[in-house]
Amino acid sequence: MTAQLIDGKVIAADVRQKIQQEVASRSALDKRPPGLAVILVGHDPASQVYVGNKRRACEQVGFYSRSYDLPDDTQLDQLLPLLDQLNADPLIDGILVQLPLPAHIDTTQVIERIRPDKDVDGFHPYNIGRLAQRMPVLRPCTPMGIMTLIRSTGVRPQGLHAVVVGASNIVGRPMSLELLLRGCTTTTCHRFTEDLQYHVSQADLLIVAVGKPNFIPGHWIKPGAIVIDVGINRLENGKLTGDVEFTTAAERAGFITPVPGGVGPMTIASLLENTLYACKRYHSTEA
Ligand SMILES: Nc1nc(=O)c2c([nH]1)NC[C@@H]1CN(c3ccc(C(=O)N[C@@H](CCC(=O)O)C(=O)O)cc3)C=[N+]21
Ligand SMILES: [Mg+2]
Repeated sequence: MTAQLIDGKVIAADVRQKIQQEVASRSALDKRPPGLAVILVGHDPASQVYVGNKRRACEQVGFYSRSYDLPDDTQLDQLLPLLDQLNADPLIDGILVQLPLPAHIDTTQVIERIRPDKDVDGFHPYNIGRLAQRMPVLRPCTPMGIMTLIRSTGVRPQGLHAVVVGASNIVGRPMSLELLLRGCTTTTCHRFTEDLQYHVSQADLLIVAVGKPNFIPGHWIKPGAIVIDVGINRLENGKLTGDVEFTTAAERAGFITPVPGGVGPMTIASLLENTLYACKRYHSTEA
């Protein structure tokens, strides 16, 4: 392996420690802790793991957190009043509804019911629009965490050719907007892209968020590239693997993120950053 490993666990722990200190300083001034409400509908095992990690991270930094575990058959007309109640709750700065929701619930209506200033996932059209217009407020956590990982390499993104594989609302699209904001020449690839190998081989900075194990062969990587693997795929043997063929990619890349221990922990650290930010920005006048 010639690539330098980007250690998301270490960088995320560093972010969490700074947040923990800030919460403690606030507490010394009698300011209440940032508050996060986490809503999980149904019992998808992966979602349960992620939500558990988020709740634990909140506890560790001293946030106030409230958990709602709702049954699979929860209806939209039960979810919306809960959101209204949390929107109005002065102890709650951030509201997170874990995705994906069960198919019978209209995700758009749920996301758009959350007050934009409590939308710590950054999924509300207001927050996406602000990012698209170069005035970010609350930013989607996975792309935001990835920008922190890129900064940790010391490589300046300005002018780099960034290639994002995947165009989802949660990762690919906001990722491309973040990179554009930092001055990358940005290419977004998706299921209709022709000659994916050509585009990938042009990337100084490659972000892959597809959700297919070993989707990108290592020999496609441009020598020296920064490779960010967003995929978290559970194999039959129970192990986790990314979307990039790690061993061969690491022989060519300059920097690469592992799975697990790369983007995942940073996503959670960014959620905490957003919650603290929402607390300071919108609720700074109250005790
Ligand atoms: N409203 C919403 N907001 C999200 O931010 C959101 C979501 N829905 N739905 C699903 C994705 C995925 N996501 C992850 C969070 C933590 C890890 C994480 O902790 N990963 C560990 C391993 C976890 C494991 O063992 O499975 C790691 O990569 O090292 C991964 C993925 C947040 N998401
Ligand atoms: Mg994510």
